Amino acid sequence: MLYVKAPAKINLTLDVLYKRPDNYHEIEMIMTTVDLADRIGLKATESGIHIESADRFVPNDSRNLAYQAAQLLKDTFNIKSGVIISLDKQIPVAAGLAGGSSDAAATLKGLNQLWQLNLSLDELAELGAKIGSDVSFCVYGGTALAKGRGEIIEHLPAPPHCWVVLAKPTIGVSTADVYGAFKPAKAEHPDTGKMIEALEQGDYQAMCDHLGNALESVTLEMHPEVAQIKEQMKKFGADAVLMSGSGPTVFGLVQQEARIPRIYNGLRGFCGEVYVVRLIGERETLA
Ligand SMILES: C[C@](O)(CO)[C@H](O)COP(=O)(O)OP(=O)(O)OC[C@H]1O[C@@H](n2ccc(N)nc2=O)[C@H](O)[C@@H]1O
Ligand SMILES: Nc1ncnc2c1ncn2[C@@H]1O[C@H](COP(=O)(O)OP(=O)(O)OP(=O)(O)O)[C@@H](O)[C@H]1O
Repeated sequence: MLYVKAPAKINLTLDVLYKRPDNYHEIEMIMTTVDLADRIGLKATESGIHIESADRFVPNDSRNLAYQAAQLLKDTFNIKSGVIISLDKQIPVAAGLAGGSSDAAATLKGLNQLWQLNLSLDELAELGAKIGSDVSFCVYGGTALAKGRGEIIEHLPAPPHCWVVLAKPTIGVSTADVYGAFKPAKAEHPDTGKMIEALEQGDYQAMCDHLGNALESVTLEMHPEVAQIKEQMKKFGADAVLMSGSGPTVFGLVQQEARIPRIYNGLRGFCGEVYVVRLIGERETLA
């Protein structure tokens, strides 16, 4: 059995520029990986693709993005052998943390090794874009500016070290619904350039000051509990707070470890799933 780690991401920024003729939105966003990860087990078989997962919210058929990753490699490289993919899910599902996309990216990297395809990370990222907009970023991990519909990646320096508190209310959010309800006239645009500067200078305070997500107000309007979690996290002492991706997970950045218990305990009484993790921010190598 070959094991590959599939880390979650958070969005430090997410800007929506306009809707494209192909119905996707042109975006500009800065993502970074955190050390909350699924563990993907890959076992070679004679034929077929089988998904195993104990999580009842995770599809075990071709709707699973890890399944789609294996199918794409089989079709593209005419591979006859099969694979059993075991998904040990630690990343909450439909949370805005790219769980499914990261599983797909880890499957691409793992099968590259298992099936001896010798593809580069760039080639795997290009294939990943066919599965979903976030998969290319997840192939590299680390910290990056993503453009286009999310698949054009420019690497950035890792953010300054800090803790990240993740809080996910017990609702799932559909990314397509959130983009569908996005109103350009109402949008608040983050300053992507200032965030890049903050990362280049390793300036924690500037990173906190320039967090921003143009989809946040859309999800907040659909789910007022997300706004409440944001308020609570600020009140309990996080340095800066933002919704990740299309939500509903809210993350708080915290530099002083001593502040964590108050934030964690305060949110636990209020919100289903709370995690305390670190930013990874450094790029992955091949599996
Ligand atoms: C919200 C984010 O997670 C931020 O990282 C991504 O932008 C979404 O990435 P994803 O889940 O991999 O998205 P996909 O599976 O490619 O697309 C799901 C749906 O979201 C909408 N979508 C997605 C990406 C994009 N740039 N514009 C869009 O309008 C489309 O309706 C699409 O059908
Ligand atoms: N490997 C997978 N893990 C979790 N969900 C998956 C997987 N493959 C497909 N899905 C489906 O995708 C939906 C979205 O789940 P996912 O956890 O990827 O969302 P997300 O974190 O919001 O992703 P993103 O941030 O990329 O939009 C789920 O409701 C589930 O039906």
